[in-house]
Amino acid sequence: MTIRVAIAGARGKMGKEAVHTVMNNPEMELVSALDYKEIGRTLADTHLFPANFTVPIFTNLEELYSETAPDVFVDLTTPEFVYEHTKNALELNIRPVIGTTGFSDEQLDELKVLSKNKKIGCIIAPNFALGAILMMKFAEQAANYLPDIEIIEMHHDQKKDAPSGTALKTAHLISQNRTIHPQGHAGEKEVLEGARGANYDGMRIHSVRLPGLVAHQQVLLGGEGQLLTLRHDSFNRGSFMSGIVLSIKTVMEKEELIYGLEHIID
Ligand SMILES: NC(=O)C1=CN([C@@H]2O[C@H](COP(=O)(O)OP(=O)(O)OC[C@H]3O[C@@H](n4cnc5c(N)ncnc54)[C@H](OP(=O)(O)O)[C@@H]3O)[C@@H](O)[C@H]2O)C=CC1
Ligand SMILES: O=C(O)C1=N[C@H](C(=O)O)C[C@H](O)C1
Repeated sequence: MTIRVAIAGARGKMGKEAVHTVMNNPEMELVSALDYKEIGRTLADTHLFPANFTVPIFTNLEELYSETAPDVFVDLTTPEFVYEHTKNALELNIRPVIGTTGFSDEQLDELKVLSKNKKIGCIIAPNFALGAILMMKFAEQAANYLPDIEIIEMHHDQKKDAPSGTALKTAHLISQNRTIHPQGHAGEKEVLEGARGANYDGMRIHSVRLPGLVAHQQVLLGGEGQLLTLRHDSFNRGSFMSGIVLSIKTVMEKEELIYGLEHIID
């Protein structure tokens, strides 16, 4: 069976790459795109894609659904819109595959309930790159032995959310086994606000934004006289595409929300 896919955010850095990935996959058909601006009737009209990319663009998800009936809705947009998109897709019985970051814990909990009640699969993946998933899993394991941890995430300067979804997910995974405790000197004082980074159960998260970067993260785990550094680099957005393909195929078989690709890779 061919999987019918719709993409939101097709004009963006990730979206453009995902459009080509789905178009080139023989097991999938890109049936529509969702935008919030009137940018043309089809992807070809935007001049960002070849003339034969006659995939229709909609600005309304219900209309997109009634005219193109996608099985899967891929979202690569922005933190402002992604919760609404995911909720609306589930309500229309379209399976969401979400790469957009910036969900609150409350939003994730609500979507988990909705997905379960509707028995509609949903995958929310803060990072689609296999190497990044491994970095997070190794960090979770290493934290059992070295629980003093600082995360440094480094991204391009067009990124809207901080800290990154990957850094938050890493901290969340680690926190499941790490006893909450403050790090650094008990009497430390920030001379410049923010110098010690964000505080997640005592772990510190530092967000670097610079032109030239794509997506990079280091997890530093300190112990007496030693430091373990786990690092992952995405040098281009092709690094995320195999995770998107895996998620589109896997979400077809699920009936609940899965948060993180670590739950679906063997
Ligand atoms: N999970 C993962 O592995 C990865 C996740 N990401 C995440 O994916 C998201 C997109 O990243 P990236 O491609 O770099 O960002 P871009 O800003 O390049 O792309 C986002 C696109 O979405 C469009 N857009 C905004 N709002 C809507 C909407 N309501 N409906 C449809 N389209 C909309 C934007 O249009 P306009 O600019 O005109 O507003 C833009 O073209 C981010 O949240 C990022 O963190 C990124 C890389 C990997
Ligand atoms: O905005 C990005 O670029 C990325 N966002 C995701 C995140 O917030 O972790 C995934 C990856 O790091 C790239």
